Amino acid sequence: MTPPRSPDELHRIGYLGPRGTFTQMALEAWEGAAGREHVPYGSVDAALSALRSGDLDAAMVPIENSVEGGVSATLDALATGDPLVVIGEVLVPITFVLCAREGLSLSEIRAVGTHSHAWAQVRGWMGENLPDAVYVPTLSTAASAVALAAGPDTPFDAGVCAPVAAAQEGLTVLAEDIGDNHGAVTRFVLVARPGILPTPTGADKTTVVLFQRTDHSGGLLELLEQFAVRGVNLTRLESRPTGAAMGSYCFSIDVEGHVADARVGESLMGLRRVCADVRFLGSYPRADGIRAQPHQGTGDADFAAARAWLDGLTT
Ligand SMILES: O=C(O)C(=O)C[C@]1(C(=O)O)C=C[C@@H](O)C=C1
Repeated sequence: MTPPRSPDELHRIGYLGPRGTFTQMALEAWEGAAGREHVPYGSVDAALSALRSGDLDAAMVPIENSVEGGVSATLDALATGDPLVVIGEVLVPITFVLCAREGLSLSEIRAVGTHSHAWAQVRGWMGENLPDAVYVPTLSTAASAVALAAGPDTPFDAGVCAPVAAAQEGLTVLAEDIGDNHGAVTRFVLVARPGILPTPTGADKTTVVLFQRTDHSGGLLELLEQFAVRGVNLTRLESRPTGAAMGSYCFSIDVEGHVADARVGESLMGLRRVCADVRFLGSYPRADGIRAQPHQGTGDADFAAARAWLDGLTT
């Protein structure tokens, strides 16, 4: 199976569905969304498995929320299994409503269904307004709205979802804008099989997962200094259990810059020498368009000049 070599060849794109999820909004907001087939999947794992098996050309999945942090299902699925790469990112502002079938009032709500990341973002509101409500996890926010609309046999009588999901399912909105943090944003990534490397724009990010050789004092510092000495700024760092044994962790990291930028490429070479494994998860344009500001001595020209100087010493 030949993987697509350019974004133009991405025909079938999966997303965490059903329709009305924030992930669907992210896919629709992606600049290349038009004219392609958008296919909903019930979970992040299902979408990424379909991508790995060749049923999809790409998948949009959530990776990080400004309130609740990393989306473990995505981080773990990208850190293991057949390699995948991020080829784009999208930021979506998050606004939640509480919705229910017609005829129910707020005081009658006993159980609330939603995605775990959404629950974490409305916990304060729930504590104040529905302190006795039981939380029931669903695979996405929109899944709670779809279930409520499908009939009365749901283990919850209200859902937390995007306003558009409540409207699409014809549900009554009991409360609007219930997020505890009104500036909440979720970051989504468009993932593909290796073969596509977006061209550097000057405002890029690179994602890697680092696996240490041994657990020892200063181990994380050794990894981070590969970036630090070359002037590469980190934008996200998370440790995730590898699952191999208690206390065995890998590090999921985003940095500013593109693998084609000398300071980033040389950092990855340094890490390749000192790590047991470096999983490259792609270089891609950043959604906020913020350009990297390499400080003195860390631009491409500085690395090229240093290389030429070294070559001159040995010829
Ligand atoms: O359930 C959805 O609507 C999703 O797109 C998933 C998700 C997430 O994983 O964080 C996305 C945005 C919100 O922060 C809550 C849930």
